[in-house]
Amino acid sequence: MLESWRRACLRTFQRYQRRVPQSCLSTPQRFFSCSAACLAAVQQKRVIRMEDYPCEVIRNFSIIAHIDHGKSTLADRLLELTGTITKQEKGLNQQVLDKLKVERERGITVKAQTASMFHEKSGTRYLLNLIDTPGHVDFSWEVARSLAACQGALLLVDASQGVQAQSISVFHVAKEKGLTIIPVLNKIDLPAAQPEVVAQQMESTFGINPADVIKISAKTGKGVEQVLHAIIERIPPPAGNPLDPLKAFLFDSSYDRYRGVISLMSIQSGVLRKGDKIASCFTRKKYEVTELGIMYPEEVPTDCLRPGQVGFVACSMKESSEAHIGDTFYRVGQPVDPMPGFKPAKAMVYAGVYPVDSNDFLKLEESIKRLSLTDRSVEVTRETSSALGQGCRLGFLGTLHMDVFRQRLEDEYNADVIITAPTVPYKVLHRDGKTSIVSNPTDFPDPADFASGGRAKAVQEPIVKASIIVPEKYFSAMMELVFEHRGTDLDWQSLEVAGEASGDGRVLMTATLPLAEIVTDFFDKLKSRSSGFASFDYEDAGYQTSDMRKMTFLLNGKPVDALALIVHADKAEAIGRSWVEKLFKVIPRQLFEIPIQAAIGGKIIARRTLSAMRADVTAGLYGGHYERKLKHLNNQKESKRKMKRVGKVDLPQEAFYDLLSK
Ligand SMILES: Nc1nc2c(ncn2[C@@H]2O[C@H](COP(=O)(O)OP(=O)(O)OP(=O)(O)O)[C@@H](O)[C@H]2O)c(=O)[nH]1
Repeated sequence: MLESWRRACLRTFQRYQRRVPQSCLSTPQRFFSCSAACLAAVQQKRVIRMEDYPCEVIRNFSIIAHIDHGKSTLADRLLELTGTITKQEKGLNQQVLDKLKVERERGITVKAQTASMFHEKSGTRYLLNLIDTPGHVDFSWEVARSLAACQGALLLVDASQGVQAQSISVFHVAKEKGLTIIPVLNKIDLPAAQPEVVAQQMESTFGINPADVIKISAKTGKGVEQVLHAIIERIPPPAGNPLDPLKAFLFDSSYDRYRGVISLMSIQSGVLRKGDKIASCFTRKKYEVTELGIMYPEEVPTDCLRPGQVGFVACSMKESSEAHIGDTFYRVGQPVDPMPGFKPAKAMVYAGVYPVDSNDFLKLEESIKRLSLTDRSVEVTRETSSALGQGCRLGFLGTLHMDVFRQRLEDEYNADVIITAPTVPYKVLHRDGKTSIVSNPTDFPDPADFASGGRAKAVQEPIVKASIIVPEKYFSAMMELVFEHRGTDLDWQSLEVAGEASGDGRVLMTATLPLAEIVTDFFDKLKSRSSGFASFDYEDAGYQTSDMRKMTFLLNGKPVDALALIVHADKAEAIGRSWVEKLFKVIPRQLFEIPIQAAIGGKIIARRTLSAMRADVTAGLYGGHYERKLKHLNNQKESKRKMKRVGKVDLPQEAFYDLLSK
C-alpha cells in the first residue's frame, strides 16, 4: 500500500516533469508531506520565478508573543488565507509550523520555522516571509535569531490575559533591532476577552497607540485579513541590490542525512543560484550550491534567491559545525564585510546525560550529536561517572529546554537516558588569582579547599533579573516565593490602567534571584501559587558571591558521584534531608543493611538506614513449576542487568529516574 502510494506520487511528479526534491525521500512520511505540498504548487501552475519578487514586494516578518498567546495559530491562519496550505493539508488541530512531535504533544513551539507565502493586494503580488518563533523564555535565543532576518514583527497579545512578562521582553528585543512592530490583540472571541482594556495596557506599557492595535481571533479567522494588509502597508521592504556582490546571512540550519547541512539564509545583496561557488566569512571554507529554494511551507526548489528573499540552501557542507549561525556567505572571489553576527547562546543549566544501558553510550553520543545539529544552542562535552558510566555533559538554555531535548532524544532517536540533577555554572575564585567555571558538582571544591591554605577563595553564582506579572491579589504570595528562593532587590509597579476597577489590576514585580533557584521548581510554584495567572521572565544579571557547598550522598559509605549537588549553605540541611528521604523511598531493600547519608565535606547532615531483606524471587513458588521458576529467575536477571552497582548496592535505573525527575 505504502509502496503503491509512493509510486503514484513519483508518477505524478514525472507527469508534471518535476524533479523530486531529495529531502522528500528521506522517510515515507516526509515524502508524502513534501510531495503533497510540492504537487499542490505544481498543479496550480504556481511556478515560482524569484525575479518577479524584487525587494519592494517582499515583507520579512516574525510573530512575537508570550507563550500560548496564539503565534502558531495565527501563522496557520495566514498560511491558509494566502492559499499556501489548505484546511485539508493542515489536518485537524495540527499546527503546520509546529513540526516536531514534542511541539505537537506539548503545544509549544521549540524551534523557529520559516514559511513563505504569496498575497495579492491592489494588483501587486507580494512575497511574505514569516518566521515563527518560540514563546518560552528558554528559547529566547531562537527569537533573537529569527528577528535578525526580519524588518517587522507582529506583537501578539492575548486579549483575555493581557500583557505578560514575555510580551515585554520580546517587545524590547524587537525594538532594539529596530523592527517595525504591529500590535495585534488575539483571542477576541473568548468571553473573558477585554480588548479595550488590554489595548490601553499596551499603550501604558509599550507606548503603542490603541488605534494601531488590530483586534483578531486567530482561531475563527476574524480580523486576520487586516493583519495581512498591515504587514504589507506598515512593514518596510528589505533593502538590497541584485547587482551588488552576493551577501547571504545564515540564520538557521538543520541536518539532512542525505544532503548534509541545509541552511536557511536571508539574501542581503546579489543573487544566489544553483551551482554558485560560495565561501563563509567565518571559516573561509568554500562550497558549491547544490539546491536552493523557498519554504512554501515545505522546501520548494527555485532557480535563484534574490535580495530580501529568505530560503533554504543546500551546498556541499557536510558537517553541521561548519554552519555558524550569524555567518555571512559571499561569492568566491568577491569577499564582502561580514554582517554583525549573533550573540552566541549561553548555556544556563548543565546536566549529565547517560544511557540506561552503559553499552549504548556510543549510540547515545551519536544521537546527541545529530540532535544538537538541529538545536545549536546545546553545548556537548563527554564526562564519566563511576555510578553511571560514560555519558555526556550537556549545557541547556533552561530546564524546559533540557526536558524538550530529552524528549526529542527519546522520540526521534529511541534513546533511553538518565539525566542528572541540573546545575548552573559557578565561578570559583582561586587563591592564585585564577577563576574557573564549574558546571559539574564533581569538580566543585570541597569545604577543605576553602579553609586557610586551601586552593579556593570564594564562589560566585549566576544571578538573574526576574520579572513577574501577576494580578494584585497574588502579590504577597509572589513576594513570599521570591524571598523563599533567596530573592533580593524586590521592586514593583502597578500596571493598572486608568478606568480599570481597583484591585483587579496587575503588578509588575522585579527582583534579583540566583539562577540556581529558578532551575528547580520555581516555575511550578509560581504557577500553582498564582492559580496559573503569574507570568515570568528573566535575563542574565552577572554573578554574585554566595556561600555554596558541595553535597554528596553516600550509599553504604560510598559516595554516588551522579547524585552530587551544589547547594546554598542555608538550605543544605533541608535539601540533604529531603534527598535522603527520596533515596530511602526509591532504593529497594537488599540482602544487607544500607546506610543512606548526605554529607558536606566530612560532616554527615542527614541519614537513614534501609534494613536488610532476603530477595528470593522464587521463594513463593512451591512444587515443580519449573517453567514459572525459570521465568521469575529470568525476569530477575533482566532487572539485574539494568541495575547500577554503587558501593555494593544495586540501584535500579528507576531509582535514578524517580530521584532525578524531581
Ligand atoms: N479562543 C481562542 N483560542 C485561541 C486563539 N488563538 C489561539 N488559540 C488557542 O490558544 C492556544 C495556544 O495557541 P498557539 O498558537 O499554540 O500559541 P503559541 O503562541 O504558538 O504557543 P507557543 O508556541 O508555545 O509559544 C491553543 O490552544 C490555541 O487553539 C483565538 O483566537 N481564540
